[in-house]
Amino acid sequence: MKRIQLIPPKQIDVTIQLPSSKSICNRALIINALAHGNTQPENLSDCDDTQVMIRALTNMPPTIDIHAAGTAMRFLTAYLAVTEGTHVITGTERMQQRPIRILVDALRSLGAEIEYTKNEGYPPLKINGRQLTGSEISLPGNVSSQYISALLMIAPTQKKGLQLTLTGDIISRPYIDLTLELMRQFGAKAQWTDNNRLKVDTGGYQPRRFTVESDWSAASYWYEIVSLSEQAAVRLPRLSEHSLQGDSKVAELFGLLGVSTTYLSDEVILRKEGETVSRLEYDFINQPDLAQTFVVTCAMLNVPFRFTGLQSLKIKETDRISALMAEMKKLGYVLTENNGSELSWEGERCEADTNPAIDTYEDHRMAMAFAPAILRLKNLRINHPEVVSKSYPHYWENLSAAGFGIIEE
Ligand SMILES: O=C(O)C1=C[C@@H](OP(=O)(O)O)[C@@H](O)[C@H](O)C1
Ligand SMILES: C=C(OP(=O)(O)O)C(=O)O
Repeated sequence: MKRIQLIPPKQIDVTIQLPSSKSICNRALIINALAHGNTQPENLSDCDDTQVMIRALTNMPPTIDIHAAGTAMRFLTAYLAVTEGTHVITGTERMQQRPIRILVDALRSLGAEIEYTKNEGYPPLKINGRQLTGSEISLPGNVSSQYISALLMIAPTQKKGLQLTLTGDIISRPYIDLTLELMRQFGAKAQWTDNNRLKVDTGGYQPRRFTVESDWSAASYWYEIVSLSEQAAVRLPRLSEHSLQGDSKVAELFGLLGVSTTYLSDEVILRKEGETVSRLEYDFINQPDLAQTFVVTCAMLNVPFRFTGLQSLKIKETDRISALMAEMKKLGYVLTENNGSELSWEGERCEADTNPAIDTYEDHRMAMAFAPAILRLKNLRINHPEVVSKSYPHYWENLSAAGFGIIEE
């Protein structure tokens, strides 16, 4: 089994080129394809999730394998439903366990032709593309915002546009806002008309030049590193304060954990300064991808926490709630789960493994969130470190540039 051992740096003073945001890349690619743009968006990520999207849209093979990319699976399902031709879309074993029924039902009720080729409710799907006939539907907004983004993005190309009503508590709302904003930047008319209603006018997209900004979710691991260091400065180019990404909230949250953020014209500087709160409570409903970063950081800082709004974590790359509980236990921390939507830690400890090896469950964020813990531990190993390629292929090289030792076992 591939595994690495980590050694902490003595001090950190480094500039890191983060990957560009896969959420923005994958939206820009779909919208650009629908706009019949003849140039690609610029600064596309070389991460797996974006590369599968580029390959699918460039080659459009009869069977499209999007590996582990949730956005690619959901966005391409809608795209293929309105694009001429018959395609099968599939992914990894885990992708075949991530639900897609809500999106398929919504597309079918708008007139799309989609069949399940294996298990009802899950990929793979066989899709026969056509113009949609319907334009008004209601669907749950409390399972994955990616279904909603997928529907919104195809809507300007359909004769009647689209009106959506979302039921239940809406999760990951900033990702819906990101979709609407990018659609508007490509000339579409798309907006919220109420707290739970969305409207997109027909009229297509206008192609334009577009450059993707760096990934704020990836920045969270550098915030974690600074927070767990005695002294550190990290410069992150191509990030801005007024980002479209909801995960830019990480800057404010880490302000509570001893990290300051300085915004320059096209980069941010993180420094270790300021106090750490004695307890942290936060609702991650709008930033689910940050949950792992904060669980590991708070435990390592000995800051008890209660994190809510985690209901979507069970259907991500792995069941992140169980994975966090199991791996934190190896480090000697006993977390409590409540309702499948909350994780808390009130200081309860158990005996830690003497030489802990963190399992990563094919989840990039398990590897990236746990690695910085070496700054507070005697030793730490990460199993299957290659999982980071899903969103941040150069993570280990970047850690090494910051002075971390990375020994392959
Ligand atoms: O639209 C997007 O780009 C994403 C939406 C979120 O998923 P959910 O809406 O399923 O929570 C997030 O977790 C994922 O990493 C990216
Ligand atoms: C949940 C994630 O990705 P996706 O759902 O797009 O596979 C993630 O990157 O944390």
